[in-house]
Amino acid sequence: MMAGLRVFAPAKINLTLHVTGQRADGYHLLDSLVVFADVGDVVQLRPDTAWSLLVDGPEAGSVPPGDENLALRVARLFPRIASALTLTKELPVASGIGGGSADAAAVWRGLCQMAGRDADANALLELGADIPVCVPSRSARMQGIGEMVTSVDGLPHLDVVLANPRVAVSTPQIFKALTHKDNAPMPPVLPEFFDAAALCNWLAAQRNDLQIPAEAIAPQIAETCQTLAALSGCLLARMSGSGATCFGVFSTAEEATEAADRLAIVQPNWWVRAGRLGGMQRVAAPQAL
Ligand SMILES: C[C@@](CO)(OP(=O)(O)O)[C@H](O)COP(=O)(O)OP(=O)(O)OC[C@H]1O[C@@H](n2ccc(N)nc2=O)[C@H](O)[C@@H]1O
Ligand SMILES: Nc1ncnc2c1ncn2[C@@H]1O[C@H](COP(=O)(O)OP(=O)(O)O)[C@@H](O)[C@H]1O
Repeated sequence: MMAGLRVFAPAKINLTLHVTGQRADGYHLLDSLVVFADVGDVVQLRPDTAWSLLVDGPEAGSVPPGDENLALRVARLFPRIASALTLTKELPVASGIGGGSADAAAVWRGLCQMAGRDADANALLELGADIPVCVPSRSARMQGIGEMVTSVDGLPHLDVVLANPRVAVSTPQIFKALTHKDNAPMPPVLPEFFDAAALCNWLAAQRNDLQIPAEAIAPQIAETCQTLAALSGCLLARMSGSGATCFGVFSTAEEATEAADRLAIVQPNWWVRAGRLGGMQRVAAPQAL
């Protein structure tokens, strides 16, 4: 019998998040350039006679431990493969970087591998609009309410600092606070980018439409972005998803690491990580335990 699988659940970062409309059911139409980080949670699945979930790691305290946990909800879609799940939580909860969706997608990748089937994400949209893009965990353009996922190849990787001022933000509350729902999408065809600086130049003319409403509800977000932008070498700072996590892009991994170290000293209560966005395809694949 196999010992089980270890699956990395990378943080999801919305480099752009254009809200282009609203459906009759209230869900918003999005046009978002999404990338994945080498920072994330880890899920371990071990075959067992019944489903169970143990949560550990530095961010375990705020994670729902029972059936409302997205990892367990996805696991229950496979009634014939019971597993003991261990979720090592590194990502702050309710922070705009898809923690719950990333965990759910990681469990799905693992169980699909155990069952010998393709990790097709269509069944998961109703559990979370962000889950389909997290299943492949590859750079993608996400449209519709999250169900249209188109791979984006050839993006330069980005060395970043991720910073969360430790304010949990409610996604529905931020969408509700957005006053203009019909904002412009990204261009139909995305340009090609020679390097990180070229990508940042282009990103600077794009938007996260949820950032202004999120900053009105949680002013710490504006402070976080301003603090990142003021760090030496920062090319661009923006909020991810519905917040409150923000990312700052740097030219090199060394600059990002130095900036993260400086930020962690001046803001010891913030969650701060240096990392790399893009190029996560192999890391997100399940590994045998
Ligand atoms: C905003 C985004 C951008 O990637 O990221 P996060 O901030 O959650 O990381 C996502 O669209 C969030 O996806 P997810 O967190 O899975 O959302 P869901 O659980 O499906 O929906 C939570 C609530 O958000 C609102 N919602 C979500 C997605 C969407 N396209 N339109 C919406 O209006 C709805 O009010 C919904 O009831
Ligand atoms: N595995 C999980 N990890 C984190 N949050 C989860 C998980 N499962 C369910 N949740 C719930 O999902 C909500 C949104 O959390 P999360 O997915 O981290 O944020 P976001 O949607 O902002 O990226 C939380 O308030 C939490 O109650």
